Amino acid sequence: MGQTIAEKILETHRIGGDQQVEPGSVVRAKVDFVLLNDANGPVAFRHFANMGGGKVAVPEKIGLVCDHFAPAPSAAGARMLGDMRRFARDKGIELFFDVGKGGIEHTLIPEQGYIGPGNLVAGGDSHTGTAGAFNAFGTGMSWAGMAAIMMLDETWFRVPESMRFHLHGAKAPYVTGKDVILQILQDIGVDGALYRSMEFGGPGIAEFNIDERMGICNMVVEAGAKTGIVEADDITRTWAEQTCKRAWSLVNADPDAQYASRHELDLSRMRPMVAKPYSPENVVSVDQLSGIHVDQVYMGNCANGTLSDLRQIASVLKGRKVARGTRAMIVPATQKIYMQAMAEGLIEQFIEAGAAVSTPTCGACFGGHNGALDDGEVAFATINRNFKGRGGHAGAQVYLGNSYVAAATAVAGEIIDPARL
Ligand SMILES: CC(C)[C@H](C(=O)O)[C@@H](O)C(=O)O
Ligand code: SF4
Repeated sequence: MGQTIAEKILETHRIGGDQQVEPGSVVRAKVDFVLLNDANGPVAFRHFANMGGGKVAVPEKIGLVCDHFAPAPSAAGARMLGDMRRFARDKGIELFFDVGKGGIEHTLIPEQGYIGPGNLVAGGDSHTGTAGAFNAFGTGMSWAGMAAIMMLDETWFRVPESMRFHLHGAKAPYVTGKDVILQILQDIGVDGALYRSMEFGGPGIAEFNIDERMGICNMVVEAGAKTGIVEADDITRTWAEQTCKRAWSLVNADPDAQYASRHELDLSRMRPMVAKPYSPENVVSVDQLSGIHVDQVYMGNCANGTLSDLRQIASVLKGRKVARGTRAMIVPATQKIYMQAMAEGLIEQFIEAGAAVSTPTCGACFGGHNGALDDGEVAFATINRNFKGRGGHAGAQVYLGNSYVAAATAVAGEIIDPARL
């Protein structure tokens, strides 16, 4: 019987067994990459010690990224970064990215060539599914589970059912990958893909570059998905040939693969979408919002701090100013992207427009630092969650949307369709 992308990737990584991998079966597997950050790493390290400690099985597979409390916003945050440094040093982990030496993990690790098509990636972070943009199976796991992988160099998966999202049509102006996943969240809700693999394919995929595919896969977990994977095409192949430092192989579903459900998205009929407080499923078209003053616009996170996002922001901000009464934060996802943006004159343009440009960090995305919100404030952000309290004070509200709408909102001081600026 035909297999989906997720089934194929789990089968190629399975340990033992000779039956074809099917949804619902449990397989032992070796992963290609183990990803931890300074929020989940310190807890995973304690689990590792409680399991007996000692050497990690395969140091080369482990990536440790300082991105949540980086740069350290407090003594407590400094301790977590210190835990990362000590574990990297003690266990001989070379792929350790400290403050100023990397960026946000889900953009950084693929950018550095350590995640590629056909890979199986386990991360302590819930947004590890972003790896699906690169035709990889990435998933967030428990932090004890991460410790066990570091100890044993294996883990287990219950093979998820797959859902197929067929994209077609030419994308309308100001529509991005973010709008695809927000449209799907409006359609299926935050529990619409529980423990499933969301597989994205069809001719419409070619409308999105690798950066924008990250925006799609970054939020599959907001629908409850185990993972999300974009089918491989020439864009995937070119990216992998130019970027990957480790083994990769393009993986696509069989024509007779079985899906729990199939969904169609006509990109030509789509509009920029916005998730209203307090849920990523509370989605409307940007046209349905007017007169909502915004105190802070936050542009950047692990999937929307890419060079494509910064160019989208610049295309709207060019020659304009951030509105009085509104603040704008722009956070390139990695140092490499920051440098590229500088070379293109985008950073200077952002500062001239009145935006604060930050060193790469998770920062205010999880309400930690670098732009947390006060009681009663309203924010528009290109992040992925807007639960109560997400951005800082529990009395603040966060709207989610794409980089074009964010930049237009910064200029207008209220949520607005970029076409109406
Ligand atoms: C802090 C961390 C546990 C969390 C996650 O894993 O999702 C964070 O990255 C987030 O985006 O909320
Ligand atoms: S940028 Fe935001 S969503 Fe991404 S890993 Fe950091 S806190 Fe989580």
